[in-house]
Amino acid sequence: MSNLLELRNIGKSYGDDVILSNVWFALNRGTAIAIVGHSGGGKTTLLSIMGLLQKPTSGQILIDGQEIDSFDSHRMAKLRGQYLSFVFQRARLINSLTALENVMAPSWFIRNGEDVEQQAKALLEQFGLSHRLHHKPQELSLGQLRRISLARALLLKPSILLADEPTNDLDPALAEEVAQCLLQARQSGVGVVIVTHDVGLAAQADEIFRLEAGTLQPVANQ
Ligand SMILES: Nc1ncnc2c1ncn2[C@@H]1O[C@H](COP(=O)(O)OP(=O)(O)OP(=O)(O)O)[C@@H](O)[C@H]1O
Repeated sequence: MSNLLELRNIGKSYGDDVILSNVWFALNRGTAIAIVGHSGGGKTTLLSIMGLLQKPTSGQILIDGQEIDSFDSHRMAKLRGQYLSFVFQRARLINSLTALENVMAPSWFIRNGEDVEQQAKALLEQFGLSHRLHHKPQELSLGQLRRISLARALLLKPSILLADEPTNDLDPALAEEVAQCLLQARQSGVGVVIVTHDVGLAAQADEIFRLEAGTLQPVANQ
């Protein structure tokens, strides 16, 4: 079986500024990989390349064995919708919608005919938010917003979940709650990539890599 996501010798430069070079990476089903590294080292850039939001300067990206070099923007968008989901640092929820509506919104159109509402409720319950279904974003805590954004991403049933600093700005107890929700996704075969400064979260991943001088180096997980 092919890897869910594979990067082969990826390079990325902005003008003369080399951000990534010789990056090799493979993500399998049901595993979580953490990427750590100093601020400004290129972690978000790497995540956006994995998420097909940005093109590398050189190298190849394979999604489920499909090399995407020759894909036009339409095919790329289709592939992104089919395989990928994102959790950003800022939850980016719609203020006029409730928690439940926010979780359902992107899936409503894509997962036509399925019982999206029941599944959204089940996810929110799993994440300890069944008492907040009808609250608006401004009535919710940062940790709750982060979990709602995670539920929204998972309702799309991605094969690959990309999370950028999912526990940033959360106190340790909330960070742990979000980490548990995120890592649970492995049980249904999702491959998870987490960019983080949170040592506790990284330690719970199956593998850890450090992005240093533009390349990924494996880190021994204690
Ligand atoms: N569109 C862009 N044009 C030019 N330079 C950019 C662009 N996007 C990012 N950079 C530069 O690339 C480098 C890596 O940025 P990136 O956001 O990927 O780092 P990071 O490791 O995620 O940092 P942090 O941990 O602080 O979020 C930085 O020096 C940044 O200024």
